[in-house]
Amino acid sequence: MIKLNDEQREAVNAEGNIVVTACPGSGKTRVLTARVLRALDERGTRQGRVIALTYTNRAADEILARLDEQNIEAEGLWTGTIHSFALEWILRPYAPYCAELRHGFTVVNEYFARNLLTSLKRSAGLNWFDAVSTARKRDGADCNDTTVTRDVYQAYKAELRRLQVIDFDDVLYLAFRLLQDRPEIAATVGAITRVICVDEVQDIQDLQFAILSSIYKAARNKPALFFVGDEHQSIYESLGAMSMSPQLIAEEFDLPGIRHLELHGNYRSTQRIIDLYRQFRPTVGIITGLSTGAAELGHVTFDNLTIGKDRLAAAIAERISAALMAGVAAQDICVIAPQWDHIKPLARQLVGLLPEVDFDAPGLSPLHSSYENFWFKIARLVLTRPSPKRTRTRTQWAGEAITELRHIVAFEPPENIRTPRRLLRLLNSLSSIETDGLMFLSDVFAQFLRHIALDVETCLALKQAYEGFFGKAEEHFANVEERLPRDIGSFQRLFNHPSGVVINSCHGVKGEEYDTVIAFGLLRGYVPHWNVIYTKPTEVAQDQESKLLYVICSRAKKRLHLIAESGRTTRRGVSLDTANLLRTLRCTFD
Ligand SMILES: Nc1ncnc2c1ncn2[C@@H]1O[C@H](COP(=O)(O)OP(=O)(O)OP(=O)(O)O)[C@@H](O)[C@H]1O
Repeated sequence: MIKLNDEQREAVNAEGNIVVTACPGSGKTRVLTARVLRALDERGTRQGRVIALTYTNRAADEILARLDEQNIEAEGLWTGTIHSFALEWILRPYAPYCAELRHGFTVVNEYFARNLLTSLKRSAGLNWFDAVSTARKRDGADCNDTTVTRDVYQAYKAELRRLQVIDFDDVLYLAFRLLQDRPEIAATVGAITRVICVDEVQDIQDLQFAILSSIYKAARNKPALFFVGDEHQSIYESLGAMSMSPQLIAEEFDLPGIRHLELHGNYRSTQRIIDLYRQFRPTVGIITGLSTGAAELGHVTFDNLTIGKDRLAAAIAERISAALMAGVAAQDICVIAPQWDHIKPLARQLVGLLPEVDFDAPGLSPLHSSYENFWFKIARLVLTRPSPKRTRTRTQWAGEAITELRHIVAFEPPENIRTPRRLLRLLNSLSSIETDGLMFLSDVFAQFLRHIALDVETCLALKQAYEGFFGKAEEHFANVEERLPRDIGSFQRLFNHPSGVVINSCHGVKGEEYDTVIAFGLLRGYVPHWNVIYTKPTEVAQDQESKLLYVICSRAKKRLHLIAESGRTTRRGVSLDTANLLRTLRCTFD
């Protein structure tokens, strides 16, 4: 059983369509997980799947882990990001109805797409901070408002078409179009859906809402809607998120209204940290710390232009070491970068400075950039050991791999892997004496193919995925200046949840919590990004800044280290200054 307070219990037990809004750490994700459990408990009374949509794959894994902890059978639950949902429930099964997908398709990985866009921007004479949106509107039009950004967008899409790949924005648009063009698809998906839960609803983009509402409207037996979110944490607005009020959500789903409930208090942070971040969003009002450690002082520091950018990694390493010395577990420490581009360089430096510490950063894993690749799905099953705690997670992963085989590769799984349980049994039995991680995987994949009597040479989609998987991993090792371990033990650690000190962007750790948070790059131009400062009205830029700082600081339970390093400059050599709101922050720092 998940422990709930009265407000939380009311939200979980409420009937009908519900929107729950509340401040950080008030238990929104806990309530969503409990609502999923309730729906799974009620599965006898109504057929259909429970869908729990999260913003990141990490958050989806977290829900599965929480169910594993509770020893709850996740049969009947599907959880993942809305992109994975659109892929798995709409694009893969119904690709033959879509001209762009009919002949097979591959989803491009995020790194490749970002790099491609950056190089096209450069060729068009744009700065790295100029925003080019790759998103599409409901009618298929792009979201750029100048000729030059639109040209870059078109060149980017043309290159994707040439490579016969689609990006995540195409995934949403094509899924939405399929639902529009073929209402029977929306009705079929709606008919097998019993409850739709959405975490972080404030960051849902317009097309994502459109997909969900199309399914809802087409369903004869309406699924129950359960949304949780916090408008003060809507940090994706500049990327197209809607931050919809309950009223607007009701309109989108054609409902006369939707019941709105609120939660109060914070179970995560010390009162000292809460009082610090509340200053960024004064309209939030008082937030009372409810955790047992709320009265502790913890540790709160702010290095305002006192650390030079060249000493930044060393200073962060010192703070990580201090937290580890104080007994904090590595996975309970998080370094937050202001933007995605800052993660990789810092992660590499930290790996060099603290060789005995494990790190968990997007750019560090040689495998994670292939998240949607079939072989990634097999690799994570091979690299995680069967244990009762992970059964549900691994069963869902196995199900995804089978779906992928069936729909993308158009290969009907043979008897020995027809169900997730059988696939797991087969993969659990495979091993290799290879000690190099990639050689190990290649050996195990070969055994797997033999067991299912499939020749990869005869199946183009599978072959491309295979080459992409190993090609990207090798490329990753070749690009990294510091030597990253490639032994099989290090590969296995990548999938052991939780593993090491997390390094990610503010967007990547949304919804998460850590004992210790070390946030750097808190400078005007990074928080918010230059493109917001230059292209949006001042009040919008200020609002973005306050939300980013609010989200960053509210991840911390006890220790919060804020760093505005000196020595960062614009391309023209102008020094970056501390983010505006940090300059007026009232707090006694250690
Ligand atoms: N009733 C409760 N009793 C004890 N702990 C709780 C309770 N409710 C929530 N918590 C704990 O408080 C922490 C924050 O909860 P949760 O992550 O669900 O908050 P949230 O509202 O989703 O936060 P955010 O908006 O930052 O994503 C978690 O560690 C959770 O387990």
